[in-house]
Amino acid sequence: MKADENGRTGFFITGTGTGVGKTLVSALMTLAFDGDYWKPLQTGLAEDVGDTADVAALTGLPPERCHAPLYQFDALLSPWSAARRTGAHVDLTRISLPATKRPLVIEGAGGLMVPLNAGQLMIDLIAICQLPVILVVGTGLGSINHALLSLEALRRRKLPIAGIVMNGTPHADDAELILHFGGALPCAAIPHLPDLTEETLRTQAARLREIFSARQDTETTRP
Ligand SMILES: Nc1ncnc2c1ncn2[C@@H]1O[C@H](COP(=O)(O)OP(=O)(O)OP(=O)(O)O)[C@@H](O)[C@H]1O
Ligand SMILES: C[C@H](N)[C@H](N)CCCCCC(=O)O
Ligand SMILES: [Mg+2]
Repeated sequence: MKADENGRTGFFITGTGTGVGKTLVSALMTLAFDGDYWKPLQTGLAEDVGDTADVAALTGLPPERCHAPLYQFDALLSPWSAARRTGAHVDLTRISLPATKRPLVIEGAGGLMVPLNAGQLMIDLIAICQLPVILVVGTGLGSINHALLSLEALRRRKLPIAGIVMNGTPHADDAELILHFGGALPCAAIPHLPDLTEETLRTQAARLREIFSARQDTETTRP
């Protein structure tokens, strides 16, 4: 895996929206690359234990490898909406990636254009983190448009794209069409997994490792 100038490796897991499987894919990528996990911004804790606890449960990793969020909010809303209800401000100058020698798998919240404060979006956090991006595409009618818009936004900012994960029951020839217009990126498909057993997770993690370690250098521009 290619390291940045600080020797850091890993991935930023984003998606075509909320609920598309970023947490599942993050858990699989953490297992695949024997990494650490970090969700810097967590909202919705009034309704749910949060993604860090979910990843810890899915991977069986100890708490020191599932780093605590920098900001956590109860409201099931975008970080900006949730923060301002409590009088808090998400300050991206405070972002410093957890220290680890392992690959770091960072999970966003929602999709790329989710507001974090009055002037910044999730994609600005991705630019700060400087890790290659995996776009999780929730399968189903409508996903082509969301995927292509997301890839265009990443490329416009010259952010490195490691590839795509089509997550869920395949829908028509969507993956082919996304790669046709979105560029020849590494692409994995995770089927709907009715039982998230350890064996199933290990099998899927091994497939992701194969696909996303194949190409070390990621692309930054539209083909
Ligand atoms: N391939 C799959 N097979 C079975 N269940 C899945 C699959 N992918 C996701 N799920 C389930 O769908 C739900 C939403 O997925 P997940 O929490 O990973 O989405 P997310 O993109 O991380 O959402 P958020 O924006 O809240 O972080 C979870 O209950 C998860 O276990
Ligand atoms: C809490 C929730 N599960 C997500 N992490 C936050 C999703 C914010 C989405 C905002 C939007 O795009 O409308
Ligand atoms: Mg999640």
